[in-house]
Amino acid sequence: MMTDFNEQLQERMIHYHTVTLGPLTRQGHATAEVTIEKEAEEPKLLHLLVPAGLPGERVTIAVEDPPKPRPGRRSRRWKPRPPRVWITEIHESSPERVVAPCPVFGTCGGCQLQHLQYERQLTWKREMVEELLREIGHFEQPPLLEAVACEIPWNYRNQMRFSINREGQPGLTARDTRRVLPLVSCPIAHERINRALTVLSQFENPRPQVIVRYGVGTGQMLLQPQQPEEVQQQLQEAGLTICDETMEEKLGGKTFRIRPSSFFQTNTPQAEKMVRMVLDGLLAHRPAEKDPAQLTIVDAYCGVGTFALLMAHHFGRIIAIEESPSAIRDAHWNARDINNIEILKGKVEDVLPGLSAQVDGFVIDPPRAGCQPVVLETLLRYPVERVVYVSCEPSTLARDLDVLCHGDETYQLVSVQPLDMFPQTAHIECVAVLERNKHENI
Ligand SMILES: C[S@@+](CC[C@H](N)C(=O)[O-])C[C@H]1O[C@@H](n2cnc3c(N)ncnc32)[C@H](O)[C@@H]1O
Repeated sequence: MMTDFNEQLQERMIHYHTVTLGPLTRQGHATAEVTIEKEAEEPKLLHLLVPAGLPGERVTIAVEDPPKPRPGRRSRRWKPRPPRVWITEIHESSPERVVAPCPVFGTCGGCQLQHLQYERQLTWKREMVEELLREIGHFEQPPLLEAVACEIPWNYRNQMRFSINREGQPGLTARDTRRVLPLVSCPIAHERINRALTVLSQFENPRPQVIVRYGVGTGQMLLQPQQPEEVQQQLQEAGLTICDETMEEKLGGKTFRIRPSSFFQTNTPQAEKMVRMVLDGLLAHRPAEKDPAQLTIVDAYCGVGTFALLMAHHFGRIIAIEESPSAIRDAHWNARDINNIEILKGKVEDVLPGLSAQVDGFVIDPPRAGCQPVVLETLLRYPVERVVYVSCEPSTLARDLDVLCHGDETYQLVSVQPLDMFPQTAHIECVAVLERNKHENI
């Protein structure tokens, strides 16, 4: 049995192929096709994903045989993972290629696009959204705006989750594995977070991870788990202001308290623009006879109350809905001096169908999975003047817009605005504005 297993290990070889790379997938990897020929086996055509490659490039790739299950230990849950692929040589590079500044780019699972000119990252993201709106959303000519750039597309992340390896070193995990790549700096993390990471890397940290958050507008930093005395001291000596259980961040002129497990937008300068877009989306083209101070707006998936707080002085009443207990606690604290925000705890899909208030507009900012069908059904059953849909996953955005705008055509899609919250990565954020179709009466 042992001999068989050793034979299998030896069989897991690396094959080299010289190929011309195809288009980038939605995950930001280039594609390639190769034929694997083995003795006494039919030739096999493999469709591969090639990280850190660009369309049209002529490259040599290494393709590792995927692992096979150990004999006698085949689990029903075992699934072969796609073969690991990496570029070993670039023969003809794309004119859009730039030098990726990060030494672990291509291996690390964090960034996918550091090697692509930033301008091209933006057009690629717009193209992806357009494709998804056409294919999944069934919009023939989606009203898609140009992607809004991040002025400084580096060192923008105000929070990082670092994994800790067996030796206690912090880092990020290698793509498709749990292997930790120890790091003292990451080019998309805020400079203050990198300062903290440099300090942490001098100590043996407890597994499995450490979360570092930084308030760009306040200068406050929060680490979870809380650090021992000697680490805290070094962090302070590095010029960092460390908070205990909560920290604050500023956005749109307001201060938000945030606990470690509450969601908050990760790119503060882009979030400022996003808040403006949400407000404009609700206020623009409003029929003149309606005074915003008379309107009720629902902020669904409200987090710590980000949009709710910033909308509160424009509208008469805000109803905010959120399921996370820690975000709800923060939202209550953040709205403590504002008397026209009502915060409801629960899942949007449970709370919304039973809401008896007369609602005029919606802001929905769900997680990547998008909205549950019952949320969309409720929006169709009780159509409102305007919906602003903030999305961090354009495929689920396209799916949900298809439901809201097609079928009985309750809403019309006014605009979809890609906004680059996550430069150097394949993640795409969009703000979509929907208007109730004129023939729909409440
Ligand atoms: C993308 S975040 C948006 C938060 C907020 N709008 C902001 O900009 O800070 C999504 C939020 O929805 C919450 N959430 C996820 N699923 C939910 C559900 N089914 N019902 C209510 N809230 C949910 C999460 O806890 C998270 O706070």
